[in-house]
Amino acid sequence: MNLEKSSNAFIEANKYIPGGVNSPVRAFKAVTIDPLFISRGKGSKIYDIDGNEYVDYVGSWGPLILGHCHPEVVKALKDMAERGTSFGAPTEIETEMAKLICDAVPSVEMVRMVNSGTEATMSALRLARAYTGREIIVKFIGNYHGHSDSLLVKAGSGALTHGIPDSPGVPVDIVKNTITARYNDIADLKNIFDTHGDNIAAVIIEPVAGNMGVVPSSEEFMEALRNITKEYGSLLIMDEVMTGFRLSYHGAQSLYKVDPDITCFAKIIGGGLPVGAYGGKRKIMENVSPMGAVYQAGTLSGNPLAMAAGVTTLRILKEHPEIYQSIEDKSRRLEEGFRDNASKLGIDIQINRVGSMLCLYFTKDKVSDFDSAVTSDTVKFAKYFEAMLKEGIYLSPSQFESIFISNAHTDEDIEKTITANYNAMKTLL
Ligand SMILES: Cc1ncc(COP(=O)(O)O)c(C=O)c1O
Ligand SMILES: NCC(=O)CCC(=O)O
Repeated sequence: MNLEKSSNAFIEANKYIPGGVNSPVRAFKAVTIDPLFISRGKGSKIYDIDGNEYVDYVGSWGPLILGHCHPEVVKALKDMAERGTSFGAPTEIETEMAKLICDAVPSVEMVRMVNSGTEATMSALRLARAYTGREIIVKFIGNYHGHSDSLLVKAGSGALTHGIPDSPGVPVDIVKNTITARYNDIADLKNIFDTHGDNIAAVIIEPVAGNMGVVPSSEEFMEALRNITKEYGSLLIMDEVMTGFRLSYHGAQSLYKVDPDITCFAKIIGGGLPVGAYGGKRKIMENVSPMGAVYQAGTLSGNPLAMAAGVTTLRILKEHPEIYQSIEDKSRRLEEGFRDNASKLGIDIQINRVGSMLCLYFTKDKVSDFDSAVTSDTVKFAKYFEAMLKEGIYLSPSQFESIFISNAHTDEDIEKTITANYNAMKTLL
């Protein structure tokens, strides 16, 4: 595999961009090779600037549930670009987007568009604090909600991969109001509420955590969380940035049958363009400016291009509910194939999978929280990642990320991936 052009491009990028990338996880720091520079994508495939083809399981870290360059998404973007790219004034397509989200997710009665998942969760916290008149936020260890100050505490994703759980530059005065709790641990949650309950504005959770690999919350845990937040008058913020419109058209909250106060979205609702959103109960959302006093704004929020890609993606998902069964089937086939391979080769692995989110850990321990996730052998993962790449399979370049199956993955891609997985795991023996 020739990666010369990518390596040179990385050297050049490093001269002008910190670490050569515009988001740390792209730098491949947890694996042994330089990042690939991508020139284009189509369907389930991406192509690097050296001309190599890969089956892509990153999908831009989740948004591309329909694959790269879906013809209807591309057409919607072209049509909108002809009319203008940004007005800083209301457009009808923003209402269409808001209606699609509110119709799909019953707990969301009003929604505000922003530009990223980070903005969505950051704004949701401000709203929760204003609404309750309280300051403390509870987050779970290993959950990642973007890089805002209050939430960059014991976070997953790149913050975990790069070994920087708490970033310098985050004021102590701000994070003193963030309490971290153990995921899937009801007793820990109860203890925290016993001590701080009356001052807790909100608990924020990834219902299926996708930033320490893939770790679903248990149904009992989710139920306990909803009950205790209600009991103490704290809000429940569901971070569905990754799970929203992926695990179901109605969100992970529909699978858990839980009714959160605020939900955060991003990724899929932007169809591959920069978007985020936060929404929830009308009585809460009415506090957002200019209706209420909680200030939050954005020059490019509700951007027409982003709305065009997002609305088209959501419409396709709504009109074709069979997509969810199809990605579930492909994902299950991958899981079964990987398990068969590991047992044939006698390698200890754990696979956590919910719908089209999947993670293979190199550990014999069941993975149900942060502590068990980090038992995985990351040196093995790095070797596995490189071997898969040589087989033409592009995975998330870290043990602590999900892979994403899209509707563009073909049966042939899945079979190729299972064979590649066998060959790659064999190199670990
Ligand atoms: C669950 C979750 N919340 C929030 C974010 C932050 O979103 P963004 O990267 O768009 O700021 C991410 C991913 O980045 C995420 O996976
Ligand atoms: N799980 C990680 C992400 O979803 C975010 C990607 C990024 O930070 O670039």
